[in-house]
Amino acid sequence: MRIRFSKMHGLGNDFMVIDGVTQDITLTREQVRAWGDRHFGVGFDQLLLVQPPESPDVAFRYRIYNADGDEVEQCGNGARCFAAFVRRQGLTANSVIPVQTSGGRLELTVLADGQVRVNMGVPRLALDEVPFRASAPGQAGRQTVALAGGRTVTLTPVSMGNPHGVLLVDEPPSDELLADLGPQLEQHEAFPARANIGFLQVLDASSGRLRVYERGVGETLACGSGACAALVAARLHGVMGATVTLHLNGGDIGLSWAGAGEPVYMTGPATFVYDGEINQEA
Ligand SMILES: N[C@@H](CCC[C@H](N)C(=O)O)C(=O)O
Repeated sequence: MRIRFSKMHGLGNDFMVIDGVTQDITLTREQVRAWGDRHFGVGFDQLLLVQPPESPDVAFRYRIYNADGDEVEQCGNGARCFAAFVRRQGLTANSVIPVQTSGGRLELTVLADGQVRVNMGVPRLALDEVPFRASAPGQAGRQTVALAGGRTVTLTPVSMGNPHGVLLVDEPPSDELLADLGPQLEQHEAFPARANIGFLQVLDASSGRLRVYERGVGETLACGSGACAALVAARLHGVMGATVTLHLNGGDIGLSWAGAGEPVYMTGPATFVYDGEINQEA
């Protein structure tokens, strides 16, 4: 069987997007890994599978798979691409699209300029909701994690539906820093479900530079949920205002968060690259 898909990206975070509304799709972990391979497959950070809704309060369900084949709860850049995809496919003409992910319900608004604004939901900070296992009592938003060789780092655990650990750094996050701390923290026992690890340099109250080492992928050019988690962490530390622009290696993303109990809003582009077809067995 041939499967139709689109290749898309949100600020360089790239996706294989499959219409599972008009096609009958069953995916295996091996299938996702094979298609995700950048040499032998299509190559992507995440695969997005669009499905019919399971409840009447949403228009679609969309599932997210990391390149390592694991299904995950949330993907901010993917949410924007999902919205652009369902409109391009003619699956909806609406510009406000409620959708269910395993991380919760999202609401997406396609703006006049084609950018997509996403209500990413209310961040969860309770450690058991991230989930994060503290080895020592920490202050709100600041947890110490012990690394090999007796080193420690301080980070902020945040759930945006998926788990994040955010480190505030003084210098532009370097390749060496990402290579050293990214893999260690992504797999650290403090994060029993593993985590996406963000490195945020605050430039001023309304801007910062962010790099994210993603769970199940490695560093990506942009991470939407990671950008939301970074704003939440920065605000908990009192170093950023409510509305910010974060500079990612793939481009800039706009974010706002009014504070505890409020949802985070993210605005950015969704870019179509090409349509393709692939054998189910490939
Ligand atoms: N790139 C994404 C996040 C994708 C999922 C993440 N790697 C996880 O495992 O939680 C985004 O834009 O949010």
